[in-house]
This record gives sequence, structure tokens and C-alpha cells, in this order.
Amino acid sequence: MESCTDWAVQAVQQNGTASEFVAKILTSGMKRKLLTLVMINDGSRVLLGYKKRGFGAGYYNGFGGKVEPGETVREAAQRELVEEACISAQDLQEAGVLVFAFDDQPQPWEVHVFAASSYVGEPAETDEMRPVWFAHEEVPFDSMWADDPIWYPYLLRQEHFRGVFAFQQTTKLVWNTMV
Ligand SMILES: COc1nc(N)nc2c1ncn2[C@H]1C[C@H](O)[C@@H](COP(=O)(O)OP(=O)(O)OP(=O)(O)O)O1
Repeated sequence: MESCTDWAVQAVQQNGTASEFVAKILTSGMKRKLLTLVMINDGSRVLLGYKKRGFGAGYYNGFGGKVEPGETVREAAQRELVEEACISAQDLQEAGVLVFAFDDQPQPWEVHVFAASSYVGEPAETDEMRPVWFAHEEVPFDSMWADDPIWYPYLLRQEHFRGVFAFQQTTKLVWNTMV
């Protein structure tokens, strides 16, 4: 099976505008850090969490985190959703994959995005996240990661997506491509 790094590397090679550090990070063959992101979408609204601490603090995002040793990506997605929003998804679907190259991180990040429309439990605030519903047309992109406006349209159209994004100094988006 083609690995995510393969398609991300091809995307970078086919696009001559990729900055040098993106090419260097993605073609170096280094191991990727695996993470998850779960988007709850009821058809007209998305449930986002206001991140209270850690990476991405101050931004709204879906719910997710690192895949732990011994876990599948799907298991990690379910676990993080319970830990961060106190709900369990009933119809978790693979929605897309995002590869991030940060100039200040030692390895590229591969984030597996899942979507769900139904869940068990009531969204509740946790140490890490404060859940808030937003209408599709009112998603607060000004308070979100800079890559989000690029792939949310795919998510909301329920079209599978793959994207490669390069960030400088953690938050400045300097290059991207959707594959
Ligand atoms: C760079 O752009 C990003 N955009 C979006 N939308 N989401 C991102 C981006 N970079 C990372 N993420 C997501 C991926 C994960 O869902 C979280 C980060 O996870 P975190 O570092 O909080 O992982 P945990 O395992 O929960 O960490 P701790 O247990 O150490 O708090 O952000």
C-alpha cells in the first residue's frame, strides 16, 4: 500500500514552488508523527473545541491528539474524542489526511481526519477543550489553524481529501497543496 509520505513527497516534487525545507523534511525518509482529528458534523453545524492548553492553545479545532503505541489510528481517534469532549462517535468515517512540515519540529506530522454525525453522550468541557457548535457558514477561521479554510470545504462536501502544508515558526502557513 502506498504510504502517506509517498503521496506527500510526490506532491512536493510535482510542485516546483515548494520551499527547500518542505522538500528536505518530507523526502528525508524520517518517521512521521501520527495524530488524529475528529470532526463532528450534524449536517448544518460542526462541533469544535476551544483548545485551552498545549499545542494550538487559543485556537478552535476538532478533537484529537497523538496515536499511542499499540493503538490503531481509529482507536486513538475515539479515545481522544472521549478524553477531550466526553462523547463517543457512532459513525466515525475516514475523511482525509493532512501532512504538516514544521520548520521547528523534528519530524513531519501526519494527521488522520475523521468525521462523524452521531455520538453518544453530551459534549462537555474538559481540561483541554471547551466544545462549541458553529453553523457551517460561521466557522471561526480567524481563530483557527491557517490550513483549516483550505480543507474544510472538502470536509463539508464529504469529499475525501489529502493535503500537504508547510509552516514556519509553528503558525505561519508558507506553502500548501491539496492532492
Ligand atoms: C498545523 O495545522 C493544524 N491544523 C489543524 N486543524 N489541526 C492541527 C494542526 N496541527 C496539529 N493539529 C491537531 C492534531 C491533533 O488533533 C492536535 C494536536 O494534538 P496534541 O498535541 O494536543 O496531542 P495530545 O496527544 O492530546 O497531547 P497531550 O496529551 O500532550 O496534551 O492538533
